[in-house]
Amino acid sequence: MIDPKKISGPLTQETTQIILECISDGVFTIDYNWEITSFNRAAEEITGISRKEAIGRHCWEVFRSNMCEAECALKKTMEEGKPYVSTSAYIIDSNQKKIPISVSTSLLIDKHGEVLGGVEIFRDHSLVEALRKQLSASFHVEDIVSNSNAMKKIFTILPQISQSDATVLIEGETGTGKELMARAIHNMGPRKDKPFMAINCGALPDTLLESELFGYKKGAFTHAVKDKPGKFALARGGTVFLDEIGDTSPAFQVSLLRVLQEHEYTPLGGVEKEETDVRIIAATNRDLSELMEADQFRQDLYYRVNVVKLFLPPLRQRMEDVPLLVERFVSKLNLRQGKFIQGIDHAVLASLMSHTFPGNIRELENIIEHAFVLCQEGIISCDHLPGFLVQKKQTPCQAPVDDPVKAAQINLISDALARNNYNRNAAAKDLGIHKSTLFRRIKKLGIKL
Ligand SMILES: Nc1ncnc2c1ncn2[C@@H]1O[C@H](COP(=O)(O)OP(=O)(O)OP(=O)(O)O)[C@@H](O)[C@H]1O
Repeated sequence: MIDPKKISGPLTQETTQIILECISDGVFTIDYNWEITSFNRAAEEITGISRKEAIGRHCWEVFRSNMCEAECALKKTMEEGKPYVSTSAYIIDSNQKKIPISVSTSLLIDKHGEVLGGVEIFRDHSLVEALRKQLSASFHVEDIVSNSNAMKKIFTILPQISQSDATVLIEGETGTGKELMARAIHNMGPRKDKPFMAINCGALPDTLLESELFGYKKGAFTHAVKDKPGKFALARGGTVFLDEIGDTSPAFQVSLLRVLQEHEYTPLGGVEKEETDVRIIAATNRDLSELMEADQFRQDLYYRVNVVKLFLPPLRQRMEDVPLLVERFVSKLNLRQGKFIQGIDHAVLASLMSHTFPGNIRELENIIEHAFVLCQEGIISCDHLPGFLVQKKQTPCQAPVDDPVKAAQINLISDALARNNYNRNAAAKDLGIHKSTLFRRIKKLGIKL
């Protein structure tokens, strides 16, 4: 019970403490060494980390936010001495769950005007975000936006896939949103409150990959001074996302097959098997069935992994998504950088529409980020685009065009034809359209072969 006398008089340290404990915003303070000096109750609730664990640790070890590396709000405040507000950050809580937050920071100054460190106040936006997504559910699933038919078909079956425990294989070129899709499946299903753990299998040698996934026992190797749980143990009840599964070695494939078949694994240096109940979602940018036929991927593992398969088409096969994605990235960056960029102009859209995006959606996102560096206000124009887009011969940014959409279609088809040695069947396949549609468009647009 709070003594009303304590909060009515002048603010003592004790009353300040009571107020801090009562508010629903997370608040923590740091000293000049970036070590946490106080951590209120709401901060404990939002991050899932207790005050005892937090105090004395570096803020980035506790407050794991997407802003930590590049755009730390506290760092800006400490450097510039100004308060800073960001509305589109997120943190990863102790259950590895992504929590959308808004953040404001300022200097911590004592009554003599001396700077003691910094203070960060953050608000959990999970509910607002969930409501916002519900309202705009038509072409959005979680963070995925799309207008294309192929993606809409996936959106329709996603609720059933999310509710089941079946292993999912997501195929698609690099940057097509495979990890985003895996997160959406996890977040829409009954495991959403449990951890989602991602690992890039192609990037690690076998022993490291196995120790990351299965953990190790004390003494398993020279530096193994104590037991360390792997991702399968940490993700208990949740989902493990195995990216680049097509790049794994035959030896690792055997270990993985055992997990999928028997739901158990042995940590490195251990003798006893451990059970696992995680759901597995795998992804690859290669064609797994081709790898299997070439004896580079085990057949038995292929059938275990390929229970439900989703194919994410490359961006060049869903160019209708470009304007929607641009809009999405512009508003995301506006929020993150506190800018008010209104969008892109006609010539930029035409230029983007005539590009083939080998890096897919990630490449488009990078192009918009690049433009944001150069464009301070107003509308993004060709001057703000990266050189490789502007220097392309006959891009709509260089040649004046009457109808930018028509010019973009001509460019897209001409590029696909050139890429495929003017083989129209191959170009149609590349563009993801039927060959008769391609023939019709070539005629209609007057493209010379
Ligand atoms: N449909 C989409 N809507 C909005 N953003 C998207 C969409 N698809 C992908 N992105 C964004 O594009 C970037 C790349 O996505 P992601 O990492 O999921 O691709 P990936 O296929 O897993 O890539 P890789 O094969 O290289 O691992 C991310 O920043 C993601 O947020």
